[in-house]
Amino acid sequence: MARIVFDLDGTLIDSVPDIAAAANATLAEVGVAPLSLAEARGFVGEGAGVFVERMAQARGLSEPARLMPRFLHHYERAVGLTEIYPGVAASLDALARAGHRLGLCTNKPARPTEAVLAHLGWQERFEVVLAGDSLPSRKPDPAPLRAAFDALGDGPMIYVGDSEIDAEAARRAGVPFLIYTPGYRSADLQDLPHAAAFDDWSEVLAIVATMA
Ligand SMILES: O=C(O)COP(=O)(O)O
Ligand SMILES: [Mg+2]
Repeated sequence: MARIVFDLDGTLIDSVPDIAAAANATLAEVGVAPLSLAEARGFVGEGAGVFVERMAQARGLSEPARLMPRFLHHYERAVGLTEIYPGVAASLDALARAGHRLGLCTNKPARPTEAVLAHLGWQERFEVVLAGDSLPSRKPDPAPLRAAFDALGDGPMIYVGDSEIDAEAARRAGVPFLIYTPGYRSADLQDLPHAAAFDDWSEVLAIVATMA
């Protein structure tokens, strides 16, 4: 049986509408025009600090750090627009039933991560949850990924993610990478090292069986 660690945003859930709403509530407070969904999507991937820096730069705002507390305030309440990608819930159930051990490693900060997991009823879904601020470093540093796998015991490792950050973290951790292609990637698929790619969650159980 394998140890399978999942990325969150753009892999299991389409959370950009909530992240954009949190960003736009923050921008409204300083009287600045909102982000489009496409802009917000392009800023996700390296955690909340980088998101806010990119947002501030796009709107000509100095001192992005000043915006962080307000962004986090909105972000940890922003769950209502998030949708689980089709087939994810059934796939996670099937993987767990097959005896695989499931973990989560996201660059999303811990409080919004906990909020969205609670909203989705996924508090017990993963044996380990490491968020973007759980450890001193975040993806693409391999440390959080390694820590997530360590918490799952022994067995073959598979990391499932959607972006260049995930591909790089998996490469640096030496873990086979399975990429969900409809996620928030901005690089071309062929430029990202991956063991396998999929666009339909109902395929994952069978792909894992070929890898583990
Ligand atoms: O919140 C982010 O920037 C990215 O989150 P993810 O690592 O779950 O894709
Ligand atoms: Mg992601």
